[in-house]
This record gives sequence, structure tokens and C-alpha cells, in this order.
Amino acid sequence: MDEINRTKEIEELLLRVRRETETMKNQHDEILKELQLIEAQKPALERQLSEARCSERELEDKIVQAVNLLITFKGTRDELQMEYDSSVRKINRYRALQTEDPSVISPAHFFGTSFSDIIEATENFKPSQKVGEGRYGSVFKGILNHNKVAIKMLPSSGSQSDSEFKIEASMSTQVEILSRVRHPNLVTLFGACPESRSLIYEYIDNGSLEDYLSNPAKACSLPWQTRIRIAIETCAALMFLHANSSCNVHGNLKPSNILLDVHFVTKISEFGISNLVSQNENCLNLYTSDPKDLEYIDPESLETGELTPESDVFSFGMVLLRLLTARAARGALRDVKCALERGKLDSILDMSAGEWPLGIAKKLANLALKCCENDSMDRPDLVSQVWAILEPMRELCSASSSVDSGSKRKIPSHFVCPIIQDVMTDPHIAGDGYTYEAEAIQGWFNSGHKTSPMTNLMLDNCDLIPNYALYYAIQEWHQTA
Ligand SMILES: Nc1ncnc2c1ncn2[C@@H]1O[C@H](COP(=O)(O)OP(=O)(O)OP(=O)(O)O)[C@@H](O)[C@H]1O
Repeated sequence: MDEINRTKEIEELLLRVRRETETMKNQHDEILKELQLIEAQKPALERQLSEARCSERELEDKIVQAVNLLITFKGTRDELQMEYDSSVRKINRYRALQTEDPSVISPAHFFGTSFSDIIEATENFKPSQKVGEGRYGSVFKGILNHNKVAIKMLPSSGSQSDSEFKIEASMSTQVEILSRVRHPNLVTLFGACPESRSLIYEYIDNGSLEDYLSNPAKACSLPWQTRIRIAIETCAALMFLHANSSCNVHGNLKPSNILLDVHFVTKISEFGISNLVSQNENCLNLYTSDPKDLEYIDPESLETGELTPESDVFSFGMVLLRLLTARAARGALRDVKCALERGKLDSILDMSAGEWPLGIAKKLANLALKCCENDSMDRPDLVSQVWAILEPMRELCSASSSVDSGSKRKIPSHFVCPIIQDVMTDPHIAGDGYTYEAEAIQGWFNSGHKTSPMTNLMLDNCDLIPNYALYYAIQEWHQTA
């Protein structure tokens, strides 16, 4: 019985296995059939694949061609735009010349201005038009030929021996020479009225550095970055003057002669004025000056009566000390010396300028003290020593870019033309490697200059090359505004 049962079980198992084998065989046959079907489709699919690859390559070529075309069109469009802009500017210039537009400032408009024009411009020297009084006379603001100007009334010559004609002629020549001395950090002398012994300057809106430093409420408008920039710009203007044959010494540098425009760009005034007044008047003015003003004058030149570029270096040192401390000049000299010796410079820095970086402040303080050495031979050279220390600090001041103010969008400093101090629309590279607004640098060359407005060194040529990279960067910057 056992044997029979086992045989039965084995037969059942065998039957199950047979059925499963049958099912698997059927599945295998079906898969085989599908495989054959796919095999049959394979050549057609492979054909489709290679066709797709071909059209992919063709499309890629077309995209490359389209991109190249786009780049060419963009270039042509930009060139046309530049040509258009420059043509519009030329047309405007010609129109202005044709119609003698009074808003076009030309020194010629101010030469030989009559006394009656001066009276009209200053509303008959109305007290409210007076902006200040200095060693050489009163300064009035006024409108001449639709331009805002500052009119400095020099005292009458007092010389009985000179004929009026001779005085007027020499003044006109001097003024003409001085009016050609142009630098972004010098106040432009537009002309003069010899009849009334008055000088006509561009009007600078924001007052003087003295106005800011002597008023604690205003001093905080000059953060340390702006102060360093003012020092750098003052140094640049002095280097320019010292290299200039017609006016190679300022001779009266002090915070009240460092004017600031609406963007707090430095504009030095009063250069060359000592050439316009007689030696006697100069001495007289010196001795009747406010003693505070004498503090900026080189003690050596006070003794000898001779002004040299080293005298300007002394005055520059004094200005630096005031920028750092806002204290009265002589006091600042003594205090800074003591503070440096005691390692306590931070105790006398003007905190209304914000938190001065101590390393930088120390460098400036030491530089200022060197500039103020009593012996002019011990003072540093402006270009190789003073500028070499100040120029690398320019980067630090970019945070307070001259054209940037607070909430306004920050203008990258390299977008700003050093001559017009505004964002360039047609940037061109000159022979000195600096980029300028084409019209401004062309005007500089047209007025007879053959030097760099930035370095005052002689240029090899007056060629101008369009700075396309900068042009595109400025355009892009405008578009993201
Ligand atoms: N171009 C100008 N634009 C605007 N304000 C000016 C201009 N020139 C001078 N001033 C203002 O007139 C005032 C008198 O200037 P001025 O240069 O005659 O005298 P000072 O600098 O005080 O002394 P100094 O005669 O010894 O230089 C200054 O406070 C200055 O702010």
C-alpha cells in the first residue's frame, strides 16, 4: 500500500511538472514570436535613428549660424547707435554755434565783459548775492550769459604810475592764459572784466571744505572715504599745476579754497591769482590776512616772500591734518605729532567722518607731518612720494564715489569721465591710457593742450580709440536700471 501511495504521489507531481513545462513552453513560443517581430522592425528603427541624428546635426549648424548673425547684427546696431549719438551731438553743437546759444559756455563769452554786465549779474552787488570775502576781495554769485558764475572783485590796483590801459592789457593776457588751465579738479576761470578788475569763475554749488570742517553739523556729510578722495583730488590738481608752465604754484592752498561741487568733487580755486595782483598788493594782503589763514602758508615763504611748489606741499600737509582731525591747522599739527608719539592717534581723529581705518589714518598723518616739515628740503616730492602713497587709497574711496550719493544707484567709478565727472556716453581711450568722454577730451585737445588731463605728461599723439568694451558695459548698466 505504501508503495502504491508513493507511486500515486510521484505521478501527480509528474503531472504538475508536465503542465508547468507546457505553460513555460507556450510563454517561450510567444516571446520568440515577439522577438521575431522586433527583429523585423529593427532595420526601420535604425534608419529612423540615423535620420534623426542627421537632422540634429543640421539644426545645430543652423543655430550656430543664427548666433553668429545675431552677434554681427548686434555689433552693427551698436556701431550705428554710436554713429547716431555722435551725429546728434555734432548737430547740436553746430546748431548751438549757429544760433549763438548763450548756454554754450565758451571763455570767449566772458572776455571783455563790461562793468554794466557785472552790475546786472550781481543785481548791483546785492548783499544777498555775496558768497564771501577773501584776501583778494569779495565774491558774488550771479548769472552771466545764462550761466551761474562766481565773480571775484579784486581791489583796485592803487598804483598811480601804471596807466589803466597797461593794467587792463596785462590782466587780460594773464586771464586768457589762466582760463586755458583746465583740470577736472580746478575751478575754471571763464574770463574777466578788466574795467572793474573782476574775475569770472564757474560757480561751485556746495561751498568750501572749510564750510564743512568748521561746522560739526556739516562735517558728518564728509565721511573718511570722501575726505581721502578730496586729498587725492587736491594732490592731482597740485601735480597738474606744478607741471604747468603758465601757473606752476598755487600759493594759497587752504580748505576755504577747496570748493566742492554737488557730487563733492574737489574744485580748487584761486590758482594763479597772485600773478594778477602786484607784488605790493600780495604782501599787503598777506599781512592783513586772517591769522588762521596764515597757518597754511609755508613759514619759509613767509620769510623769503617767495612761493615755490614746496610751499604748496606744506599747505597740502596742513589740509591733510584738517581732513583727519577737523581741528585748527597749527593745533592739529601739534596734536597729531603728540598723538602719534603716544600711539593714540585715534583719540584726535574727527569721528564725524565715521570709523577711520587706523592703518590708513596713521599713513595719512605721517605723510601730513612730513609735508609740514619746516625745512622745504625735507618735504616729500608730490609725485614720487605723496601721490605714490595716496593713489593706492583711491580704491578705498570708491564706496563714496564722487557721483554716488546715498540712496542713488551706485555708479561704477570707471564709467565716469575724469573731465566732465559724469557717466560717459561715448568713451574713448587717449594716449595716456585713460578713458574720457570723446567730446570732452576732443575739447581739451582743441583748446591747444598736448598733455594728459590726468597726469599732465606730454602725449605722444592726440589719437582717440573708441572703448567699445566700456561702451557696452555702460549700455548694459543703463538697461538694468
Ligand atoms: N567759484 C566759486 N563758486 C562758488 N563759491 C565760491 C567760488 N569762489 C569762491 N567762492 C566762495 O567765496 C568765498 C570767498 O572766497 P575767496 O577765495 O575769495 O576767499 P577765501 O578763500 O576765504 O580767502 P583767500 O582770499 O585767502 O583765498 C569762499 O568762502 C568760497 O566759498
